[in-house]
Amino acid sequence: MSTRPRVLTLSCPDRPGIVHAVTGALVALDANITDSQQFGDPDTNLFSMRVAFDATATEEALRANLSVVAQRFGLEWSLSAADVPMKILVMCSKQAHCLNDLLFRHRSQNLPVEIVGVVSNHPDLADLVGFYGLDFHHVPVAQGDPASKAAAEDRVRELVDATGAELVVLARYMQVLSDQLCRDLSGRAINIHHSFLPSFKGARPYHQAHARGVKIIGATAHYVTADLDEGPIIEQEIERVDHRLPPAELVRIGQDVEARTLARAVRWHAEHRVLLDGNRTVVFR
Ligand SMILES: Nc1nc2c(c(=O)[nH]1)N[C@@H](CN(C=O)c1ccc(C(=O)N[C@@H](CCC(=O)O)C(=O)O)cc1)CN2
Repeated sequence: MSTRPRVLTLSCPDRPGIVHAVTGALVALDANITDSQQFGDPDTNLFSMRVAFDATATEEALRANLSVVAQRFGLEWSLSAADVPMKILVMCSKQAHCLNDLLFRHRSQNLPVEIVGVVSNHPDLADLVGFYGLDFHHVPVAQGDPASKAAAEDRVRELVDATGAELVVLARYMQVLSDQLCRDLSGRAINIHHSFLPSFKGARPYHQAHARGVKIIGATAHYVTADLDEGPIIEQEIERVDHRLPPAELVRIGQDVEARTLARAVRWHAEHRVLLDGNRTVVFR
């Protein structure tokens, strides 16, 4: 029977013996642990762990062993095959830089994902997606029309179900998702905000940054929650700027920062390296 690479992630109230029990359950099935990281949060008393391992044992046998440990320690846990790319649905509006970066990395097999479709509230990026041979779905949202927004979000739910998307990536999608859609996609929707949060939330962050005269700009990838730009942060990146740069130059410099920050966050999520800890994340890089 061939060996398969797998990843186990778990969290539970912290106490002695968790690592011993988890690794024991794996080793009992001759699993070979290739990477193991854990963290006990002293503030929340939440213990988080990620174990990468190779095993010939079946998923069923692994789940049977791990279920015993899960029962004993009250684990929230997830077992994933590490050799299967994660299905992602990308959402965008008119700006192409983050979408194009993901499409190129996907085409180059430089991201452990399968892009199962691209959704946009504008038709502008259809040709770019067509160039990469992927499905483009134009889902317009009429400004100030709640019925149009509700219909658009129902279409997004249909596409998530139809494509089997495991993650939704907001690659400069410029519509605020409803509370219900945020709940439906909780922990599986990542947004790129074009500022170094918590600075400059909301619209036009580069103009806000210019007006404030900052010397550093950045980008933040976070999980999407109903509270705009408040979701758990996965990754952030920065770039130095100075007084000579007008807002348009900050926008240009920021595009590269946004693209690489989002791609890194998507990679870490797809490799099951990001665990939630309240409104924060634990990232096992
Ligand atoms: N529920 C959430 N939805 C979205 C989030 C989020 O954090 N929670 N992030 C945004 C992205 N974003 C900033 O990163 C952002 C996008 C859009 C707006 C906004 O005010 N949009 C206007 C319409 C603008 C337009 O049509 O061009 C609006 O929706 O009325 C603010 C922040 C993605 N969604």
